Amino acid sequence: MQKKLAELLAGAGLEIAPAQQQQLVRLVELLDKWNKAYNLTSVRDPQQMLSRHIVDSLVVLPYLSGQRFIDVGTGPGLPGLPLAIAQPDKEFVLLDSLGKRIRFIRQVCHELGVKNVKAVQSRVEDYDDAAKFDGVISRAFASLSDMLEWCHHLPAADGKFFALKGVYPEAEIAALPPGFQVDDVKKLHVPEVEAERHLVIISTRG
Ligand SMILES: C[S@@+](CC[C@H](N)C(=O)[O-])C[C@H]1O[C@@H](n2cnc3c(N)ncnc32)[C@H](O)[C@@H]1O
Repeated sequence: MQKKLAELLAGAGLEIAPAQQQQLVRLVELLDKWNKAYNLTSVRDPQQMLSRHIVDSLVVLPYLSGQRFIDVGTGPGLPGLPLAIAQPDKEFVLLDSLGKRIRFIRQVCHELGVKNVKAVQSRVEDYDDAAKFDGVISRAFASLSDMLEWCHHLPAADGKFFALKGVYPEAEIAALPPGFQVDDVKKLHVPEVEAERHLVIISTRG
């Protein structure tokens, strides 16, 4: 599987150290192992998990800035776990309301020796942290307006929201609540994934 991952990463223009690639493969093996018991993902084929979960999470790397991130509605740690594994010097909070998904993330961090992740079981509306975040990240979580309503208290003053979306979310962008602006929309390329992928980057209006 590591050879396949290396090919996909090269196709996406991403450079990830061999030690981190090994951890990412191990993550896929654990997703596969626990998927039936924990119902973690509808993707059943580990080879497809490499493109649709691992590389799909990592293609946002060139656009993230800052040191401290929160992945809201992370499910089994997507995109937060691949991002944390690829950037061991940055801090990640991975948050989901479902306990079994958070238990899975804690188990993965224990088995893989991932030290820069804190897994939190909470509804995001009920969660706060004294230390604010440089980036609030989500994939397949909520509409942009719901994400901003539920997470507006989490970023630092110059922090940003990074929402991973499918087709260009024109209607969601048009319905953005007041006080927020779209800084950029990046079209993403994920090798072996046909579906359109976009990253919407949002900040608070000055
Ligand atoms: C469709 S899944 C996406 C999971 C993951 N981000 C991915 O891309 O595979 C949405 C996740 O958001 C979580 N979720 C939904 N509403 C939430 C809320 N208000 N607070 C925290 N988590 C929430 C659900 O439990 C679920 O795991």
